[in-house]
Amino acid sequence: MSLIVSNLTKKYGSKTVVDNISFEMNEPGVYALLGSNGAGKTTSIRMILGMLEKNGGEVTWNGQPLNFDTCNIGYLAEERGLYPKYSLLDQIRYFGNLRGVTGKELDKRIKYWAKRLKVEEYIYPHFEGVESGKIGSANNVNSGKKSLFASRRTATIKKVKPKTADQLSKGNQQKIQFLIAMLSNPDLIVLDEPFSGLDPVNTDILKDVVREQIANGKYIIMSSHQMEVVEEFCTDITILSRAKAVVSGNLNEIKKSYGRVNLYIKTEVDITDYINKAGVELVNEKDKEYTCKVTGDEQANALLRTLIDNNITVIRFDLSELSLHEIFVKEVGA
Ligand SMILES: Nc1ncnc2c1ncn2[C@@H]1O[C@H](COP(=O)(O)OP(=O)(O)OP(=O)(O)O)[C@@H](O)[C@H]1O
Repeated sequence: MSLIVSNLTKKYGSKTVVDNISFEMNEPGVYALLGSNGAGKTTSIRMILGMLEKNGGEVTWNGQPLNFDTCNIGYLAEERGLYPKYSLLDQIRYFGNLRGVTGKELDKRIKYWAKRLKVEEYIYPHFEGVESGKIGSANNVNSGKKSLFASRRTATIKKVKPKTADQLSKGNQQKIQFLIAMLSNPDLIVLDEPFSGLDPVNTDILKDVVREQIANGKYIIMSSHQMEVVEEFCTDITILSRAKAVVSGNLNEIKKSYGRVNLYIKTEVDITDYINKAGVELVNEKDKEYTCKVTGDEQANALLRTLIDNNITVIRFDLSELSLHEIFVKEVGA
């Protein structure tokens, strides 16, 4: 399977909001669309899915124009799109039907995803134990003695109705919309800001699902502002800045192109003088933990050699590439 996006362009009046964006995916994985607010991510996604008219460019899936007929797509929109006052289960079923999943199979998939995403309690009626007050000094009717269990609390079982969308938090609405996106078992999963508004526990749940979908051979396009999260599983990226792609390609290759310039050193003695003499930029020092910027491998190796020659025990010496966050700030900030 392959997805090819070529020369995607969108204008509103005289303003170009997406300017000639191209990328392709030839194997399963995550393609990340990154960029500052208003850079053009959502507009690009909508054009890719054929939901918004383009001013130029084309998008193909296995050589065919990409749309909901030519590809089994799961789409999580950035904005909330549930009907606020309707039963969640009814609308989940409705959206499932629209994607061609019906009957028992649909109910089975809803159950599976509700459990996986931990949203069962909002979708299905269920029973909850409600603790009530003390039994107090109730007498044991048969013996006339006070109950041995007089100090125990009682639990009443209460039936809880499922929720409507407007009774859910933003994060839980997001999870319901994600559930809907997954009902058709899509080949191409498009997630616009999937992690925004999710707490760390739910972020981990979603991350697990994304990893599993990659392992299942799915193609995922994802926009996000959370660089650390995206970095964990994306293979390729495009960074948009003011409608244009400022960085595009394989993340590892991109990182390599910036060189290994982040150096972290941990020692037992003060090595500030050695760092300064080596011409290395000291960014931060805390309890003999040094965060530095080097020009590359050579400068880092020279510093390490000097430390060893001077019998300094180096507990940690970690030379690494720029993080995605740093690349983003460097390119978009500029
Ligand atoms: N219907 C519209 N009419 C005019 N301009 C629009 C319209 N929709 C979007 N834009 C403009 O297009 C640009 C790109 O918007 P878009 O929503 O794609 O950005 P984004 O990268 O997704 O931003 P964010 O990260 O804030 O969600 C913005 O300048 C926005 O104001």
